[in-house]
Amino acid sequence: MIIGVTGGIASGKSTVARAFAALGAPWVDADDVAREVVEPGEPALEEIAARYSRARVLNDDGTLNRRALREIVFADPAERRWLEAVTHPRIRARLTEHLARLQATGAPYVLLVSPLLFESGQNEMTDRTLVIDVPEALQIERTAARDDVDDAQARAIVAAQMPRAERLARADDVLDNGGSEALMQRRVAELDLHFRQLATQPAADRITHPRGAS
Ligand SMILES: CC(C)(COP(=O)(O)OP(=O)(O)OC[C@H]1O[C@@H](n2cnc3c(N)ncnc32)[C@H](O)[C@@H]1O)[C@@H](O)C(=O)NCCC(=O)NCCS
Ligand SMILES: Nc1ncnc2c1ncn2[C@@H]1O[C@H](COP(=O)(O)OP(=O)(O)OP(=O)(O)O)[C@@H](O)[C@H]1O
Repeated sequence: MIIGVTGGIASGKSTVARAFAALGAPWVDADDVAREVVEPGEPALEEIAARYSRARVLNDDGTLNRRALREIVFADPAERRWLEAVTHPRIRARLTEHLARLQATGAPYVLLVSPLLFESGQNEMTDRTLVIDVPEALQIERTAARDDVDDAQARAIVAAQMPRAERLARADDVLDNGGSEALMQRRVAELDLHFRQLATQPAADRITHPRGAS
């Protein structure tokens, strides 16, 4: 059983995934895979360098200047869509490979953690979805505290993602991460039992949103 875990920037997906991993659930993070597809030598990096010029978006050692590209794509939705068209098909193909490897471990369920699970259609690869929910103000506060981004850029990133209400409407399960980490861990333990129980049932009974449905 594949559980898609999503939520906006700094909602706590990685923190929640680590809590599931401590209980035995393996996971793959789409943000990590997004980094793999733009490593030096990858065709996506060549396409990015050709569009914006090497001097503008590559570091001296040939790696992607992530900050420069972030500033370009969150200032202009057309550029963001271009970058997504270049990267998302490649991210998806690699996620499929990673998930197959995780499932081969025999774990009762595995996690696909992705900020753009619904936006990019990656939910089609999952059996159920879990949304990590926090108020927008807290997302912006946690983004600014963690990353080297200012308040305006944090807001631009939130605006480029699915609105909170829409994401919640599409969730099979929700984890409210507006409280302490201890509360989050308690909720993860409950969900772990729920997923383990669902994994013992016939596939048709445990899938709320069948693969392929939007
Ligand atoms: C623009 C890039 C270079 C910025 O890199 P940076 O190191 O600053 O951020 P990082 O990759 O760690 O992403 C941080 C967060 O930004 C948000 N984010 C990233 N890409 C997008 C996007 N296309 N749309 C909306 N939000 C996004 C996510 O919440 C993500 O967790 C990078 O995010 C990127 O290559 N994005 C395109 C690929 C993509 O869509 N990745 C998301 C996972 S599928
Ligand atoms: N319940 C919580 N209480 C306090 N801080 C938290 C809680 N959950 C997460 N955080 C903190 O919020 C920040 C964002 O969490 P995390 O990195 O897990 O989010 P994310 O959704 O994976 O982010 P992104 O997708 O943007 O990389 C981190 O600094 C983390 O330590």
